[in-house]
Amino acid sequence: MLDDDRTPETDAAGHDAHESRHRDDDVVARVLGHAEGRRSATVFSGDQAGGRAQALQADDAAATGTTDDGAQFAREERAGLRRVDGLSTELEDVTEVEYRQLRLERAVLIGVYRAGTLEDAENSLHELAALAETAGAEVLDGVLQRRPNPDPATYLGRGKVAELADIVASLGADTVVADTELAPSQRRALEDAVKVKVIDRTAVILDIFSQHAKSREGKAQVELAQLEYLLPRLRGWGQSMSRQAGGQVGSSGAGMGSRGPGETKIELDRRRIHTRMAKLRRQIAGMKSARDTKRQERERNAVPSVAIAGYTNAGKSSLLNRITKAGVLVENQLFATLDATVRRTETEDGRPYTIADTVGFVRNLPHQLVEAFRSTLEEVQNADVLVHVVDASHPDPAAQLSTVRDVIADVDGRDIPEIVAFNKSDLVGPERELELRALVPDAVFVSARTGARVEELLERIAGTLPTPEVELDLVVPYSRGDLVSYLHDRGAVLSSEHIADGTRLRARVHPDQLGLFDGLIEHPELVPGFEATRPGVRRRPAGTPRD
Ligand SMILES: Nc1nc2c(ncn2[C@@H]2O[C@H](COP(=O)(O)OP(=O)(O)OP(=O)(O)O)[C@@H](O)[C@H]2O)c(=O)[nH]1
Ligand SMILES: [Mg+2]
Repeated sequence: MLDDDRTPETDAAGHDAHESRHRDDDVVARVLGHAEGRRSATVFSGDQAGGRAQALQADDAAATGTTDDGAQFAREERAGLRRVDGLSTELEDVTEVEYRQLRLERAVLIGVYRAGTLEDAENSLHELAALAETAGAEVLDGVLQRRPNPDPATYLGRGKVAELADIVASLGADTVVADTELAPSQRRALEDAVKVKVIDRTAVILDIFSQHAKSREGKAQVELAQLEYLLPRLRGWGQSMSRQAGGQVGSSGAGMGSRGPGETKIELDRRRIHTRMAKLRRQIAGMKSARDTKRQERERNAVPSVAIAGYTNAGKSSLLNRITKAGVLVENQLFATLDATVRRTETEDGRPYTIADTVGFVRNLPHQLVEAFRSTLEEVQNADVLVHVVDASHPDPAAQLSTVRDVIADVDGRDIPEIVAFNKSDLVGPERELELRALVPDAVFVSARTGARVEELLERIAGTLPTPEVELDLVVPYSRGDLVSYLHDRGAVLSSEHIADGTRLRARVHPDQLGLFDGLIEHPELVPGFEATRPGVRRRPAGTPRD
C-alpha cells in the first residue's frame, strides 16, 4: 500500500517530524472539533477521542524521523522552483498580529504545472492563497515546479522537496499547502521531508466550509464531506500503526503505550465513521424532503424561480441584496455563503418570482463537497432562469465561466436559460468590457456595489421568466357572460358548472388578467399575484387584458 514506503531506519527518532505530527493532530482535531462542538458527532467524542489520539501517536512513532534532515540535500536546481509574486502579506495592526499568533498558520503554498500552463497555475495558486487566508492562515510564499506530472511519492520532485524544506525553514513557516488533493502517502512523505504540517487544497476548502456552515443542513453536509475525506486517511494511520505494533519499542516516547489497540481500534473508528455518515445521509435526505415540499409549494403557486449562480466571491450575495434588500452576508471571503437563501420579489409589472443565492463554485471543488452540496445546488437545478454572476475584475473570467457551467451541467441545469452578468463593472475599464463581450456577447454588465445597470439585469430577468398561469376558482354572475367567454378565449377553463349565483368555474389565467375578476374570485388571498392587481397596488390600468 501507499503508506508502506517508509523504511525501518526512517523510524529512528526524529523529533521535528514528531512535532509536526502533533500539529497535524491539531488539524484533524479542528476538523472534528467542529463536529464535536455541535455535539452531534459521535465519531470521536468521549473515549473515541482517546482512541484517535492513540492512533495518531502510534503514527507519530511510525513517522518520526526522515531519511534526511533536509540540510543534507543538495541545493542544486534552486532556480527551478518558481516563486509566485504577490503572495506575501503584511500584518496590519496589533490585534491582527495577536490573532494570527494565537491561531493562524504561516503557510507556504506549492504547486506543479505542465509546460504551457504557467499562467493558469499561478492563478490557481493565487486562489489557493485566498482560500488559505479565508481559512485563517497567513501566506508567506508560493512556489511552483514545472513537471510533466506530480511525483507520485512526494508531489514535488525530490530535489525540489529539499528546496522547499529550506524555504520553509528560512521563513519560519509551519504549514505547507499543496494546490491539489494529495494522496495520504504523498502528504506524509512531504511532511517527513519539510518537517512541518502539510495539507492540501481539499483540506483547506473543507476547513472553510466547516467554519462557514450555518444551517443544520449545511453543517450536516460539510461534516459528511469531512468524514469522507478523513476515511481513507484514517486507513493510512491504521496501517502504520499495525505495522508499528510489532516492534520499535522505545524508539520514541510517543509510541509507547499507544500501540495496543492496533488495527482493531481503527476498525472500530472506521465503523463508527460509517455509522455516523449513514446517519448524516439520512438526516440530509430528511431535510431535503422538507425543502422539496417548500419548493413544490412555490411551484404549485406558479411563482417562477431565479437562481443566482457563480464562482465564489463573484458578488452573488451582493447582487441579491441589491435586488431584494435581503441583508445576506457579504464578505470579501471565499465561500461566505453556504446556504441557499431564497427571497421573493417581483418584476416591474408586478409578476412575483423567487430569487435564490447559492453556494459559490471554485476550481477543483473537492468531489466530496460537490456530492454533499448536490441538494443545495438543486436550487440551481430547479430554477426557471439562471443568473450566472462572473467577477469582471477577475484575472481569468473565462475559467470561472467554464468551471461554473461544468457544475451547472453536472446538476442537469444545462437547459435552463442563462443570463450572464459580469459584476464589479465599477472596477473595470471599457477595454476589459469589450474583451468580456467577445466572451459572452449578450451578457449584462452590472455593479452590485454602485447599482449601475442593475435595472438592465432586472429587465432581462423579467423578459426571460416564464409567464406563469394562475389557477383560480370563481363564480361569474349570469349577467357577465362576457367574462366567461373571455376565459374560454384567453385563459383556460378547467371545469364549469351552473349554480344558483352564476357559473362556477375553475380556470387558469395569466396573472395580468386577474384584475378583470376582482370580487368574483373565491379565496382571493390564496391566489398568488392577486394582491398586485388590487386598486392602489395595481400596476396596469384596471381590467386591461394582456393581448
Ligand atoms: N467593487 C465591487 N465589489 C463588489 C461588487 N459586488 C460585490 N463586491 C465585493 O466582492 C466581495 C464578494 O461579494 P459577495 O457578494 O460576498 O460574493 P459571493 O459571490 O456571494 O461570494 P460567496 O458567497 O463567498 O461565494 C465583497 O467584498 C463585495 O463587497 C461590485 O459590484 N463592485
Ligand atoms: Mg455569497
